[in-house]
Amino acid sequence: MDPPQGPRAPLEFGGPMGAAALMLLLPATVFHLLLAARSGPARLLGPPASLPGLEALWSPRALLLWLAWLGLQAALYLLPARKVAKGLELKDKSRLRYPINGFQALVLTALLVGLGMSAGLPLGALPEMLLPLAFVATLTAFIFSLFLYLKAQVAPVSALAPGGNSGNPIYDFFLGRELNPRICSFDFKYFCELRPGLIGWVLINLALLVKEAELRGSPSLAMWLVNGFQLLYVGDALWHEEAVLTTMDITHDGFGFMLAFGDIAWVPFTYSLQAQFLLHHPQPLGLPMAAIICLINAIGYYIFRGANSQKNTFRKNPSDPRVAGLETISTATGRQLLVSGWWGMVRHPNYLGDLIMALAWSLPCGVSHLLPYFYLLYFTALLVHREARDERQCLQKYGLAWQEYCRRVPYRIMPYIY
Ligand SMILES: NC(=O)C1=CN([C@@H]2O[C@H](COP(=O)(O)OP(=O)(O)OC[C@H]3O[C@@H](n4cnc5c(N)ncnc54)[C@H](OP(=O)(O)O)[C@@H]3O)[C@@H](O)[C@H]2O)C=CC1
Ligand SMILES: CC(C)=CCC[C@@H](C)[C@H]1CC=C2C3=C(CC[C@@]21C)[C@@]1(C)CC[C@H](O)C(C)(C)[C@@H]1CC3
Repeated sequence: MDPPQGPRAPLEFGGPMGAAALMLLLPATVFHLLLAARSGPARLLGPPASLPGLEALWSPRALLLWLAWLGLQAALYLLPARKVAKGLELKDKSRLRYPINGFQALVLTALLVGLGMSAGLPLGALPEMLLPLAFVATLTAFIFSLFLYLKAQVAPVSALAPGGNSGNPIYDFFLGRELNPRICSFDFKYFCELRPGLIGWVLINLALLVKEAELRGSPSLAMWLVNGFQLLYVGDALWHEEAVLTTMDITHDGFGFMLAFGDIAWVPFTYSLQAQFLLHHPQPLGLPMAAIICLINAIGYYIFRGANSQKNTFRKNPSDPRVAGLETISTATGRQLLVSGWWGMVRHPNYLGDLIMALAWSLPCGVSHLLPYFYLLYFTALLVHREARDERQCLQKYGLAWQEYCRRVPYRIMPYIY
């Protein structure tokens, strides 16, 4: 049985009131974190030392820089791709085509930045512009979401997402009405999910590293680790770009404020929090501790990549020799569920690996402050909520087979704990 859709779909995130609250709370959190990271006490909880005036938020230079960044990433997206992948089948039985050139965009961006720096581009000045840049990114997210909302008014019903079409404008604006909004072959959601925000995140990290070198002679070991770990994560996402086509965001969620703001403002400005913190609050880190942190990151990455690759390989071709020997449960849809390997350990092994990496990203910042652990706390909440959403959808999709899977693999994310 198909789950209820459109106005009958159950409301998520606390309905319109929850959506309205989140649209205020999420941008406020970005600014709070940016201010807290540069303040002396660096408190996660409690008011910031001082509130910035409009002159600290609004800068035409930041606007120009931001638009140039979006333009550059859009141009790189449009370059010829080594491969064009097909997405999952849509309601109208069609399959959209997506360019696989995200890693190429990362490398070309790195080359351009490297060239720019050797020609005198002051990358170390970027950290000073984070506040106005976050402000224009937030404004862009609101304006862009309005455009997406209006665009959905003229989209065919088959192009709408299962949620996000409740009829309540605030809720629908937040969740997103259209599943895959496009102009010609330019797919806005796919572009935003992996390019300006994710690549922007590692560029901000690099700028913080450069600034630290300018201030203190050389970057600290802690700053190197945070930059290295997060570059690995972003590089991995772009290298395995095709895998994003089967995530919930692409296949299920509409494109509205939540994802637009998340992709272009939340990710670059809050995911770089550890590096921001380290610039203003240098932390000593010895080699033995650094080695232990590297090991934790490596374990997390091994689980994250192993689990995601195993599922992607299996979904693409269940008879692939790498997954053909795994135990499965058959479902009424004709699809199978893995019940051994990574997916026999817990029901979301990829989340477990991601959370272990999140811990490794905060540890270089020491244990004197809670602020650099914000990502770990937020991410735990996000994944627990996401896991519950996914379980609901899987129960609707697979019914008894899903219940059997839950019986055989009782833990959700953490073996013997959760
Ligand atoms: N850094 C960040 O901010 C974020 C990172 N992530 C990461 O993104 C990645 C993707 O996450 P997400 O899209 O949430 O979910 P998953 O990649 O875990 O996909 C869930 C889907 O996998 C399929 N599935 C579930 N169990 C099985 C099984 N036993 N065998 C085969 N297929 C199964 C089901 O879809 P179907 O059966 O239809 O194939 C289910 O809907 C994760 O690694 C996550 O950690 C996610 C959110 C934010
Ligand atoms: C609080 C808030 C604004 C929520 C929006 C959530 C988004 C920030 C995240 C939803 C799913 C995401 C994914 C990634 C980044 C964060 C968002 C956009 C991701 C691109 C990170 C890199 C991974 O390897 C990934 C490709 C698997 C991942 C996909 C999901």
